[in-house]
Amino acid sequence: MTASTAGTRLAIDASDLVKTYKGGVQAVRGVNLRIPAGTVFGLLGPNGAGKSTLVRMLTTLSAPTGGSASVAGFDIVRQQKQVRRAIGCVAQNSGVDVQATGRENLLLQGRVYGMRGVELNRRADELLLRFGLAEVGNRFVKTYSGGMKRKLDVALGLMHSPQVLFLDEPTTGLDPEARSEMWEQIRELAWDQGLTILLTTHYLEEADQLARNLAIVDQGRIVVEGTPDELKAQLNGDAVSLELAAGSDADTAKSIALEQGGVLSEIGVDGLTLRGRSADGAGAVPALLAALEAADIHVASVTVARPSLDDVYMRYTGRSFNAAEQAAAHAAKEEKK
Ligand SMILES: Nc1ncnc2c1ncn2[C@@H]1O[C@H](COP(=O)(O)OP(=O)(O)OP(=O)(O)O)[C@@H](O)[C@H]1O
Repeated sequence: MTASTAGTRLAIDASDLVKTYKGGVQAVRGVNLRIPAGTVFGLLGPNGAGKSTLVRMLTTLSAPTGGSASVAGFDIVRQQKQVRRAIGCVAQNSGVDVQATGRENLLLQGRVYGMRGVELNRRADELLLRFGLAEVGNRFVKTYSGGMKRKLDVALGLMHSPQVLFLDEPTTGLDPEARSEMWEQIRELAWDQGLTILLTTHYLEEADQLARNLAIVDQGRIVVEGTPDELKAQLNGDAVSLELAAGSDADTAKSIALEQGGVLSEIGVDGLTLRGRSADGAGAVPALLAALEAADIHVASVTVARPSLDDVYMRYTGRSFNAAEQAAAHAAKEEKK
């Protein structure tokens, strides 16, 4: 049984989780997480933010120094065995044996979890098929492409049919095609199979594409949590930009935009460009275009840019994601000196 709050089954339920390492590093400083079963949850943060430490606690590899959590309804301290049975973990560093075939890797993994006979073979075949590896299942893994190896990694994590899958940076190092294939697989696992996935990533786009909910972690704390759209909507909306046809009167265009009654906010003119923000840029444009056309003002081109998760990150942490990554890389270098 998984825990439940107000009718929602929670696959992960953490309260005030803390980890202070010996030597005093406060890697996780009071994290609360409520992750409904059957959803993909993205944990997003630069290197050193505390994501791995949080995941290590939830997967029973590291004991919390404060707070409590349950995974699939089991307490991560008192019921470690049950938690381990209920979860699958796909680490960044592949655990596959490249000198064995894909199928052999899966069979070995299944045996570790006590699977045998028909059930074991059926599950291995099912996963090879699901991940498009059926044809290469009997080939040595050393002949696989990066994308194929990564799929096998995920299949290994799923062999014993866990309820919750921890996926660490699933597409690092993959080319764009392999990355989008992997995204498709992850979506299907949650939607068709009801699997709960905790995805750790420092790719903003990955979290945006896959996660129903995501939390931005910075310096051991969750600084904001919500759906990607909610988080982006908290900014001032889409950026709308209209390039007026040569000879147009941009100031008149601005007055017309203002008369539209709040469809656009923060309206400004720069040469022949009329700019503004809108909660629903794509919805705002047609009415605005019609009003401009009616006043004989023609528009050469329109762009609507959605706020990105990078904008969200910036708002909540005061620095861009890239700047945070660079700062973390610098700090790690200094530590090594
Ligand atoms: N075993 C340890 N002992 C002491 N400090 C540690 C240990 N493991 C991690 N830390 C520190 O805890 C902080 C959080 O590290 P953590 O690995 O959890 O971050 P992260 O967000 O997962 O980063 P990455 O993406 O690089 O894994 C960092 O300052 C790190 O140096």
